[in-house]
Amino acid sequence: MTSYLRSWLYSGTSQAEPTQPSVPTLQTISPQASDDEEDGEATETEHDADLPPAFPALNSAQRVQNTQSPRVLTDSQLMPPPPIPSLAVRQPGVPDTKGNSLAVPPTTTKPPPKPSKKAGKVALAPGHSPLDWAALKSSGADLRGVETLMRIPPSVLKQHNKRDDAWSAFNGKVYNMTAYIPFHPGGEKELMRVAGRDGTKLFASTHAWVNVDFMLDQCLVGFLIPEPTSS
Ligand code: HEM
Repeated sequence: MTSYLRSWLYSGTSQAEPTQPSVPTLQTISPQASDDEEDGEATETEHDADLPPAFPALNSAQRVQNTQSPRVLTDSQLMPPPPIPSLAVRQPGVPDTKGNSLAVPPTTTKPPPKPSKKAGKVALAPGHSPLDWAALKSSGADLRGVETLMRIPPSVLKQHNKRDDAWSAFNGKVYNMTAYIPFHPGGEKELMRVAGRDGTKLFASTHAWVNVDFMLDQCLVGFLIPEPTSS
């Protein structure tokens, strides 16, 4: 048995190319006990009987691969290290190349803007919120103060310029604003600026987004017409 293996092993290595080891094919070798006895090598067989088989097998692919030395990468072939994150190198108060710094934002160091003298929203009295106005509108209360819609010339409109009788025209429609005055978010004073006259321009320059036709629909009293000529 041993002589058989030895002859097989040596004949295999002598034929193989040392620089290009070919992957050997695996073979199944069945023991032939009767052959050993016939060759007269009984003592040698008894001596090798306790030897474990070679592992990996002598003709295994692992043994062929291990003959090659591992490939070592050069410095230029290695993966470059990641760049240092910019946040880590930033100093408080010192701007980086992009002008970013950890300084306190300039907006917090500026004094707050002075309150504008322009008219703004006013505090409405309790019970005069936009929702309260909506409730009053839909309550069925008479907010017009007139029996029918009328054609209203500027001279007639002019007569309704008091706090308790305030009419104004917006986009050709005349509204009785009296009931709305305490509900106006911009205050009574601002609203009274257009009492008794056409307020279209001032209204549009103040808050063009407000839908006056919806807000005062229950206050409509008529339509603005040109002053009739006396002839
Ligand atoms: C009868 C017609 C008018 C109605 C229905 C009306 C309605 C409103 C509404 C709903 C707001 C709140 C707007 C918002 O929160 O964005 C407002 C604000 C205001 N309104 Fe009028 N308005 C009328 C006429 C006028 C007029 C003629 C003036 C005169 C300048 C005026 C001056 C203002 C001002 C100054 C504010 C506050 C703006 C602000 O700071 O937000 N409004 N009005």
